[in-house]
Amino acid sequence: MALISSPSSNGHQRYLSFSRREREIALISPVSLPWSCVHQRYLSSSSIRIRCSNERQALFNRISPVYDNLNDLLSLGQHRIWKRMAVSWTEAKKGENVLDLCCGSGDIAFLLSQKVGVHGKVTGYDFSKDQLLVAASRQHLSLKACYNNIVWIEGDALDMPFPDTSFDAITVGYGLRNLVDRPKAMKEIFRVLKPGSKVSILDFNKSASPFTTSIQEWAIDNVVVPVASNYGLAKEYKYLKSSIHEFLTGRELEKLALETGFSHAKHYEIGGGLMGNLVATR
Ligand SMILES: C/C(=C\Cc1cc(O)c2ccccc2c1O)CCC[C@H](C)CCC[C@H](C)CCCC(C)C
Ligand SMILES: C[S@@+](CC[C@H](N)C(=O)[O-])C[C@H]1O[C@@H](n2cnc3c(N)ncnc32)[C@H](O)[C@@H]1O
Repeated sequence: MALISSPSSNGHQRYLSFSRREREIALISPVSLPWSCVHQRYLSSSSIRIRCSNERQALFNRISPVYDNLNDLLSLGQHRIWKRMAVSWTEAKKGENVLDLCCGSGDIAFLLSQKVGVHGKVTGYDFSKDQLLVAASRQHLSLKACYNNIVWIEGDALDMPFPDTSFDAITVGYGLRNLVDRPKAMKEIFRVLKPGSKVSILDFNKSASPFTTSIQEWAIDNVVVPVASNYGLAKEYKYLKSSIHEFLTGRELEKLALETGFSHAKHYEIGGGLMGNLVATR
């Protein structure tokens, strides 16, 4: 198993892929990618909110040591059910070639690995090296033979190093909301997805219900952030609330998918409306 940086320059994208049999963590010397940095600083009542991919990259590097444990604790393990639902909606099959975009520590990539089996291939793709190192070490420590079908590649979701129509299915778990240019991300997803195949995009739900929104915000303010502050990560988890506020509703996500060129798009509210999953077919 290998961790690979994807040097990319416009028009001449290439990436290296190691043999899937390798189990050691191989870190190719990274080429600094030209991260787009949409730098808008503005003061809110409680914090400075910064929208910049470089700073989001740093945020996910910082939280990587505790990310998995806090997800389990703060969702009482429910996030694992939501991720299984997201993978199920891809309709990925044995032997297929699938992408977990914004894979982080690999939760969904590992689920996809079991779905496509030893003859399939899973690409876990993320721009956080520290998240990918957690994913690769989890793979290394696991005894599941199918996990040999996963390769981890470092790169920007807005400029992926994969040829057109590469993948039979794509998952994006809690990634789209964190991307600074969502239309561009959807165009990239459309480009690398095979015709007739599905992308399954799991994230927090920007609910139309004031009641659901108040529950979501209360939980973040009064449980999530205080727990995160014990790890010195209050600012990082405070970002959750503003990012959900600035996200798209289910209807808006369906509209974005159809405008991108997807033939069908449907957003499902799950977790009592706290979470949502968009399923779009190319
Ligand atoms: C897996 C989950 C969130 C992943 C995640 C996504 C982000 O964009 C982040 C940004 C910054 C820091 C952390 C994250 C991040 O962890 C969802 C579950 C974990 C949540 C942290 C907890 C959410 C609590 C719900 C609002 C209420 C749950 C009620 C009930 C226990 C199900
Ligand atoms: C909340 S984590 C989700 C991780 C995993 N999918 C899960 O469900 O737990 C969001 C991930 O998106 C990645 N990410 C954010 N912006 C990105 C970008 N422009 N390109 C690649 N990865 C990005 C972050 O590094 C982080 O690992």
